[in-house]
Amino acid sequence: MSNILEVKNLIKRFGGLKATDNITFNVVEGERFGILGPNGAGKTTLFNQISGFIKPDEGSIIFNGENIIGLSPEKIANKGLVRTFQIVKPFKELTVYENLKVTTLTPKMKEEIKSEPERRKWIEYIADICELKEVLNTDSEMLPQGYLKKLEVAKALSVNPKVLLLDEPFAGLTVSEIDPISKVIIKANEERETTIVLIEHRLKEFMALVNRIIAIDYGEVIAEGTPNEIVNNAKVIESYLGKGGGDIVNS
Ligand SMILES: Nc1ncnc2c1ncn2[C@@H]1O[C@H](COP(=O)(O)OP(=O)(O)OP(=O)(O)O)[C@@H](O)[C@H]1O
Repeated sequence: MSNILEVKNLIKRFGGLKATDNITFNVVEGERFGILGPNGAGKTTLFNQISGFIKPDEGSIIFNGENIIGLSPEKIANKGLVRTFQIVKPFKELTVYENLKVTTLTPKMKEEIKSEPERRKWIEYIADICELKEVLNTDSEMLPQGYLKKLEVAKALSVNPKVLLLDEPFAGLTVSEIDPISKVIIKANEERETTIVLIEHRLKEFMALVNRIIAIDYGEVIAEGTPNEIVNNAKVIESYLGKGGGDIVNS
């Protein structure tokens, strides 16, 4: 499998602070890749650069063989690299179906979906993957948080991305709500072959979900490896314990 995303020497400065400091990593097509780090490590700043919301000061980001630095978030999404946000933002007054319809009206999906019956079939298929079929006609403002998170993933998946950047999909969820969203992410990865890049603070669930991880601290990559290698890495343990993050293995 080839690299679908190549991030090289990425630097973003805020005044005197380097929020990302020479970050380099590759994501292989089809994997579930995790980005780990304590609060303020630079994870969101990294996502914001990859998805085009902020421009790096230095470095390169190659997506699917093309340098995407300087492109708008919309252009990047239309190329197949889509992100979700920690705070979910559905169109509250619209049903789940209508929310998914809105996202399928982007230029990319206008090319991929040629008719209304095709659109309905596609939305129902995405709702099926995301376990939202029984609430397709429910107003999204009526949905509990766990369903809203699934809707956020469904909206992103409905534009048929190659890579999905998920920013803390478990944030604000109870333990019983995490398992269903985890399953949806695995299904999206396995059934749609969508490459997943995930930031998450709920470590136990995060470790179970991803195949490979980079750990960052103070904007720098401090370790790279499998979940097992990462939880046993001295630098990672120190970065968590040093910030009162507690036991990385059991948290
Ligand atoms: N727009 C900004 N202006 C100035 N400083 C910023 C800005 N955005 C982020 N920072 C700083 O950059 C550093 C990295 O922040 P970032 O939000 O990327 O960390 P994070 O790892 O996502 O943290 P968290 O896990 O708490 O979301 C922090 O010190 C933060 O205060």
